[in-house]
Amino acid sequence: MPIVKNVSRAVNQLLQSSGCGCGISVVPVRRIGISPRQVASDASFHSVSFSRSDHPRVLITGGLGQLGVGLAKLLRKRFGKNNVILSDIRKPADNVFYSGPFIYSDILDYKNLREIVVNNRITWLFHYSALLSAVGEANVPLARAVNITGLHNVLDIAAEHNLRLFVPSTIGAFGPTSPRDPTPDLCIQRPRTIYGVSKVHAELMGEYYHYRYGLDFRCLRYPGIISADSQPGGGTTDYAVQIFHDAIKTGKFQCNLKPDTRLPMMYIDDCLKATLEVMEAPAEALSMRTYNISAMSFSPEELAQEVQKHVPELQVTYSVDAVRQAIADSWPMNFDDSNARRDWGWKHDYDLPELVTTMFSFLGSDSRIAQAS
Ligand SMILES: NC(=O)C1=CN([C@@H]2O[C@H](COP(=O)(O)OP(=O)(O)OC[C@H]3O[C@@H](n4cnc5c(N)ncnc54)[C@H](O)[C@@H]3O)[C@@H](O)[C@H]2O)C=CC1
Ligand SMILES: CC(=O)[C@H](N)C(=O)O
Repeated sequence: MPIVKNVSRAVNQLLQSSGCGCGISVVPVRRIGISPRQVASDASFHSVSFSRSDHPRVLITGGLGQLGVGLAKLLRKRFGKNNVILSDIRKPADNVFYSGPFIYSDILDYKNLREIVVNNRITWLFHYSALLSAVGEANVPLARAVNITGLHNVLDIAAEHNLRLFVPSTIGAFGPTSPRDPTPDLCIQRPRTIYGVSKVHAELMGEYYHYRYGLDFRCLRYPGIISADSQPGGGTTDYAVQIFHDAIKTGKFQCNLKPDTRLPMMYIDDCLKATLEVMEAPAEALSMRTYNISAMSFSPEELAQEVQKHVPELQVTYSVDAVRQAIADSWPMNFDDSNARRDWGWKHDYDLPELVTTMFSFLGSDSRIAQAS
């Protein structure tokens, strides 16, 4: 737990950072010098050698999921292959292992994570490890551990080592009492999943560490992300990826959400572009530390219609999964991302037709389309 050495100074800083205008003198938060946690390091670790440059040295946790490999690819192009380390508790596929540095890291192992950060002189951390909404409901204790305890480890290490920290949040951080169409950045957040609760916790803890310890915390609330070359990890929006695979493989798709369930969605390239942009944005441009980002919003029937333009014989049936449907019914239908657009120039590239065309060109649907015509 953080050790507060000087309570009155801390209170002054908090009051000042909340803009109370009380006329209290300010001590720069970054100079407090409080380490949120102190743990002696005793394990040996062979560090990955980095090229010497001004580039950030990056660690991605949970990097073998749907988003991490693509993020590593983008960051390696920008900062150099050896400046970006992917980590996870899973075994990487050959192509991932040989594409750049990979390290085993369980975010629940605080000392190991800290050693990786220290030995590799990490300066930016992208914290992707998580259990998503549907798998989280199926294993609440594990979701609580990974999404909340793991986040605490990451926050403390990031604050202690002065890292720039990116933690993704989600449309799932809102709940049935939030305005759903559209959902603004700042509104009531009472999610009803452990995933959502843990993400609201992450947003609040990250912002608290920012104001209290000067942690350079940056957070985007992602919509459901759609990708061709990586599989989703057990979320409510997974249907919007599966439909493409099933359309090509079998020409039949059984959707686990009702046809009119509208949710915000985004193509992975837009998601990763936004992530890099917000990390590179000058701190002065950020009027907030947690932003909604948005690209499109559609329902299963609207997606199916667009997919059928490419695979006309696709048959879609509906077999509703009660857990996923209840989750989706509590989430935003449209996301208001005007603050991201104003503050750091966020702009998406992919709407629904471009998304569908791009997915099929990646997945090589030509044979199916040819068969159909
Ligand atoms: N994919 C999506 O549609 C969205 C994703 N996000 C967020 O983006 C981040 C990345 O998402 P995805 O790649 O889709 O997730 P994913 O579920 O595909 O991957 C998560 C990764 O975390 C790893 N992991 C689990 N326990 C771990 C532990 N103890 N230590 C280290 N790693 C562990 C898993 O092995 C997995 O590779 C997550 O934080 C997620 O909440 C937010 C909104 C939408
Ligand atoms: C929107 C998300 O956070 C994720 N894809 C999920 O459905 O759980």
